[in-house]
Amino acid sequence: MADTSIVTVDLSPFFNGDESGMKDAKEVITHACSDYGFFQIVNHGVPPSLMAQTLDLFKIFFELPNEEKLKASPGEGAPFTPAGYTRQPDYSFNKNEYLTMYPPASSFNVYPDNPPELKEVFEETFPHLMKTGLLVESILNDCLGLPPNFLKEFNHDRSGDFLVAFRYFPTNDAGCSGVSAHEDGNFFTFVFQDADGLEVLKDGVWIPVIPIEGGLVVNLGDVTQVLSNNKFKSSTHRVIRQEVKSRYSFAYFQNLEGEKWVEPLPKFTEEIGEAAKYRGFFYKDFIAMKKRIDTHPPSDPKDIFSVKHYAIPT
Ligand SMILES: O=C(O)CCC(=O)C(=O)O
Ligand SMILES: [Fe+2]
Repeated sequence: MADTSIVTVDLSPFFNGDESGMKDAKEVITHACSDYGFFQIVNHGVPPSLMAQTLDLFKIFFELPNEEKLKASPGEGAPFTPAGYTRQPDYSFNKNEYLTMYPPASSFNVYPDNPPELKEVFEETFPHLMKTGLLVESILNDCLGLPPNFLKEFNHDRSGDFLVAFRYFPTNDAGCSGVSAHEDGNFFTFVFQDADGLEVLKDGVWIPVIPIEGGLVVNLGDVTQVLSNNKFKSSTHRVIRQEVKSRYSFAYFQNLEGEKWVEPLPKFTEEIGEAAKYRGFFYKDFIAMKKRIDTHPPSDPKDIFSVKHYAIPT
């Protein structure tokens, strides 16, 4: 049987200037992005001990009594998604709670008072994730054959990036959803996980994304898929809850500025004689539709808003 597991790529060549190592890594990443839209990275620049410490502090926070967690309820003013602590409403099919934090300087961040080290450790971790995000962005830029720094210039505003810490509640029904099948709407996402549960859909089969020591999962979002006119995939994925114990993870979302217009780039359409597979849209409008799930959850996961809304039938 073909090996369908998600590949792991060592990014150390990008730190030590090993040209042939960089070339090999880009080749593997190009295949992973075309086939799965998912890969894992190690030696990526974010210290593994810091990631583990950050996750441990989120665990401590989520285990606090509800009234304590609710003190970090969202305030006003954040773009895309409110900053602070939110628990999914009981009627949601997604059984999780989460804490959202924008870059450390953001005025609308709402930090829990407990555990007291959480803010400081988050402030140390976030810039590492952002830096590795810029590295992955530049690698994707090269893998797509775009002019140097194209994505960096296109997506120059880092103020809307955020980190979300998740707790998925335990279940006795192994099939129960933590996050139902969805695609991420952003540029790309890093996930730090220390337990099974994340799965990616490939040719109708759910493939587990197994946690690896010190690794980060990279999954491409809809913006990358649309810009590349489907050359790179934004794969459907989900989180299955664990029996008996909670699952914890955190994810860094590299987003796009809301006013940006997103449409397939000429390099993947007119320049190669291919029709655009999507109509263009403003990023903020797309995200607003996707976020309606939080305030107006559809009764059936099949009704979740997706980028297919903008697809041009062939
Ligand atoms: O928690 C995870 O492992 C993934 C979460 C996820 O897919 C998301 O928030 O978009
Ligand atoms: Fe996701």
